Amino acid sequence: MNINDFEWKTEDQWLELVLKETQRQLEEELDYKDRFKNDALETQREMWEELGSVSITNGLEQIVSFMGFVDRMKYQKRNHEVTRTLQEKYERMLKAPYFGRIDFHENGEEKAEKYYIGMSNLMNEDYDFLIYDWRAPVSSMFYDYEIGKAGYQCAEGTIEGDLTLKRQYKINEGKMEYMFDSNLKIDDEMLQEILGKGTDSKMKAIVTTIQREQNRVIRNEEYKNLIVQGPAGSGKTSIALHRIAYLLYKHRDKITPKNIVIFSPNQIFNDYISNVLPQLGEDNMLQSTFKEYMHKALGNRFIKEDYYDMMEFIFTGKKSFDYKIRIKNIKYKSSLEFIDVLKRHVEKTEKADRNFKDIIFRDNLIVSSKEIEELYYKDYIRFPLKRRLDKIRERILFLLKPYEEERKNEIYENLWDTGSFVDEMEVKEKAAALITEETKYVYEEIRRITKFDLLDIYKKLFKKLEPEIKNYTLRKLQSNFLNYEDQVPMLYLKGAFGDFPKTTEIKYVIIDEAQDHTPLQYEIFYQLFGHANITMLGDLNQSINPYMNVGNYNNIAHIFPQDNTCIINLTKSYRSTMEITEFSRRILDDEVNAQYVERSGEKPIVLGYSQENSINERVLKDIEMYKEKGYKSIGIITRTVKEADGVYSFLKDKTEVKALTKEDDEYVNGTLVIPAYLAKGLEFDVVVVYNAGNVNYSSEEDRLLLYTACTRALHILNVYYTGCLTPLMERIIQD
Ligand SMILES: Nc1ncnc2c1ncn2[C@@H]1O[C@H](COP(=O)(O)OP(=O)(O)OP(=O)(O)O)[C@@H](O)[C@H]1O
Repeated sequence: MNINDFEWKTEDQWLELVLKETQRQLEEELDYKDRFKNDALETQREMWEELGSVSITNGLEQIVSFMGFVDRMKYQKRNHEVTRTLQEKYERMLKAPYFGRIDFHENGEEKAEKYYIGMSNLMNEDYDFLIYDWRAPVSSMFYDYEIGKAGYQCAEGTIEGDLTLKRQYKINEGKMEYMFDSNLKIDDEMLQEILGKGTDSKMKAIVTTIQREQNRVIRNEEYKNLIVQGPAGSGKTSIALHRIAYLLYKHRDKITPKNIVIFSPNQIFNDYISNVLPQLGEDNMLQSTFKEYMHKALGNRFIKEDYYDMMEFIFTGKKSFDYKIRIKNIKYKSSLEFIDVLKRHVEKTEKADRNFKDIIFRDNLIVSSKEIEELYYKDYIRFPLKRRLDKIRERILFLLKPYEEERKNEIYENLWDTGSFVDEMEVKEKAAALITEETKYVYEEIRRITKFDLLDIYKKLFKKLEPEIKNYTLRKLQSNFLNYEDQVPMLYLKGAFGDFPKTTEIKYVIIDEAQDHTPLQYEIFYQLFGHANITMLGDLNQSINPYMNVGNYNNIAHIFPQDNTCIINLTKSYRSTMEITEFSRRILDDEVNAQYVERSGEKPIVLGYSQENSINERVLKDIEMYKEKGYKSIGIITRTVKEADGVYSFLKDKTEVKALTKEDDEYVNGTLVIPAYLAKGLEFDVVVVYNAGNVNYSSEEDRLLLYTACTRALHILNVYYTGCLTPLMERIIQD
């Protein structure tokens, strides 16, 4: 819809007014900032003056005075931080104070009100809102409605009325570049422009073009737990991060970023997403990976295999002698059947006879076996095993203490009476040594009956399992090396027996790439964070590990209370051009049902070569050509680390390229060689799928990995192979 000159002028005037007000508030903040800085310097000066002459006689007084200075400095530091955050906010706003406007005629009111929507609220001195934060209740209409009937939820209830105008702005460095009225969705022009651009850095905020189905997830607080399924590029990670920003805004007096944790696939990904929240004016939440948490929780007793080493084994270990048996183990230990086995084992272990004995110290009955049984099976029954045993130990030690003290004094007196000592310290030490010796057997007994040995418990589980699983597992466990597939059940047992640290400070948990966690891992998430709100976002078609994945969301439905949990399906993809999306979807066996933004680009290229070296040469040419065309990020996606190392060796002296092959590598921009399973979640302007021959991608199990690799591309997708093309792409070629 055209905007007439009068409207343009009015809008220009509004922008000028907003910028003026922002500038005024910025200057005010800078003033405060200077004042706080000077105050802090003054406090420091005063402190040195006053404490400069420290003397022993007035020591206590000086400590009190010192503490006073420390408190003052802490206060000044806090104020300084607040002003710094506000300064950054105003500086951001001076560049682009708002991006949207809605005119809303509330039922019962005389006329429509204008609402300008931006990254943050801005009020003038009369407390009138000049700009509404995109997370404010009224702003939701910008994302949810077209012109016509509209409404929003707020503290007062549902507000209804008519949306009479919806306008979008592109303001750059404080200048209005363009504006347009959109009667339809926020799709169209602005979205096209944003998606058409190249990507040259980490992930970016999408606040100006959030789509309605995405907004439903971002603001959803109806359910405690959300499971969000969406195709590649549908914005799941973006949604997760905007949801965090929304929650931090909505509950700003109750939660801080420290109350939110996001579990993502690896550190590369954590690094890749780390700019979004700061762009939205918020500090980053806690970031972790399941592996990181698990390795910390299992401690240093074992050598623990990394997730990606297991992946590499799955993809490259076919020739190793124990490949089949290990895969069988991985499958079994990730199965629903094994969860039942584990649960039964927990029950059995808790009920097992622990052979409690009377605790006696020098003929005194400290506590009888009967009493211990009473504690174990009755009084403390509500506690999980480990906590129960800890409580029993505390109780026995408490009862033992007076006897121990009495005996220690007796020994001490006796030693003095011998007359062979002159030094009191010497007697005390000797008495302590004797009492340690005398109580040794009691402590040993206490240790025996309250012993909690996770490895032992885990080993016992296999006693009655089929020989192939049992023998392989026990052999591995003997070497003190934990395969990844054994770490997860051990962690589960640890949790089930109450040996997890408290996590109550975590109020919201986000699990990204949710398809790559097994049902057992979800049991663990629930053990850890059952009290919190959990949002899980994933794409079943991107399960990169053929054996360890969620399989189907029904497999975890029973873990989360049904009336508190909702599954939401996203339907549209945003990342890739139509051609790439169509191409990638055809790799899947499903009926092709692609919804995407209508952005057209080059058709993906599929080319066969006689040998790998020819592919390398071609890749090198591609890199130079696409760089010249202005593409900033190029991903050479291999199947394995081994393959990535090979291509990297070829390229590294010929062009500027980096290899990301370890999960804790730092994300970098530019041209990357990366295995597919590490590239998940990332995106590139240009993707080269390196050697999609029938040797590399041979079986059904590779289908989703190949799909994941192809869907990383925004604009260009080239697939090269040696030998015959993978049968997984045959359908595309035939068509
Ligand atoms: N509403 C939107 N407006 C603009 N860009 C968007 C929007 N939604 C998603 N995108 C862009 O689409 C791309 C994919 O988003 P994102 O990585 O969040 O999707 P995803 O579903 O997590 O992808 P995948 O599962 O394939 O890793 C990103 O470049 C993101 O900025």
